[in-house]
Amino acid sequence: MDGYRGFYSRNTLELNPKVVNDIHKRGGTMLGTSRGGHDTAKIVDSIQDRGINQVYIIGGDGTQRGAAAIYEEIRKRGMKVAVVGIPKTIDNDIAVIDRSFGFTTAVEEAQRAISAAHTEAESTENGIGLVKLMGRYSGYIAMYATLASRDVDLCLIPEVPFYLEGEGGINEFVLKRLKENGHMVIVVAEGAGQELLGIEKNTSTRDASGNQLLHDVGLWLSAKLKEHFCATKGEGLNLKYIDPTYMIRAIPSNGSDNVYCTLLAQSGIHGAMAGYTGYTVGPINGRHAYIPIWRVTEKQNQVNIADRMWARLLSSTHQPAFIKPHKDDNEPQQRASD
Ligand SMILES: Nc1ncnc2c1ncn2[C@@H]1O[C@H](COP(=O)(O)OP(=O)(O)O)[C@@H](O)[C@H]1O
Ligand SMILES: O=P(O)(O)OC[C@H]1O[C@](O)(COP(=O)(O)O)[C@@H](O)[C@@H]1O
Repeated sequence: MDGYRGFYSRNTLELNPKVVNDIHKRGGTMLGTSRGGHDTAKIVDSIQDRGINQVYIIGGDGTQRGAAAIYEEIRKRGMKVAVVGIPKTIDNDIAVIDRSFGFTTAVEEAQRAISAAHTEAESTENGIGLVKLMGRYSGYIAMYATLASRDVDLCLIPEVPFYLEGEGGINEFVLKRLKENGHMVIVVAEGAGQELLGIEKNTSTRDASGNQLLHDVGLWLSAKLKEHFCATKGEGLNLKYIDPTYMIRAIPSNGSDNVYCTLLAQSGIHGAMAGYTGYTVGPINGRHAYIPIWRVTEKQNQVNIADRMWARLLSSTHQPAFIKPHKDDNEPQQRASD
């Protein structure tokens, strides 16, 4: 129970069909969760002491890295224990697999927040609905929720650096969109633009798992837009900021994720019973596969902005690409012979 520290604090819960009968109808986790607390030696000691021979580890990319460390230690000690990773995170940032469990549920629920933002925005003059969605390093939820809703005018994700001022910046775009439509909807992933908020990679404070602690980009952006609008137009913006992040993560999974979860569970167990170990289960191009854990931890899944999905998003929102014009772009090109 309660993540990795549960192994050695011996916080256990017996699971049987009666106990798990309707857990798919509940949000959150009946097993509890925690950040940090990974002590490989203590975890493997506990597995050894208790004679456990199959370990199923459920979580995101950090959890999978922890599973890889446990697998290595078990291998070193020559123990006959199967270690299996189950990919669960709403962020969809686990590499190699098609998607992680929880992602489609999050995208679906995010629609409700975006719809609310749209309703609020179109009800007032110069109305902006700003929605923050989860995604520390990956903007998948923001990108898919934007594409699904089609109410969004601007989507900001960690993979795309952006800027506020000047040609092609956010301020210019917002003023233009408000002039054209009278209202707009902005979606921002929590990890977007952190460098503008003073978060420096590798120097900022971290949580117990080693993840960077982020500043609230939604609050920051709200303040910046209001400031700019007031300075330029001399009037206020009707900006409504919605932060549904924990409400989205806490809801029960949708039907598609429920079926997916069953497949992950069955596939995970079949592999262990067949004698495999050190793998994460998940679909690759629709086929359920056993993937060496190290393959899913060697990099993180991020939105590829050269891919067609991001191009689709740009054509749906018409937002700027945030490519700053070069200072000397207007100067005549020097000829090769000069
Ligand atoms: N490189 C690593 N080695 C061992 N354990 C790790 C590693 N990275 C993360 N963990 C552990 O995995 C757990 C979950 O990681 P975290 O980043 O909080 O969440 P997520 O699994 O959603 O990415 C934490 O207990 C953390 O200490
Ligand atoms: O505030 P907490 O509990 O640390 O969670 C916030 C983090 O959870 C995440 O959504 C990841 O959650 P999951 O991996 O559980 O889906 C990150 O995007 C976000 O930064």
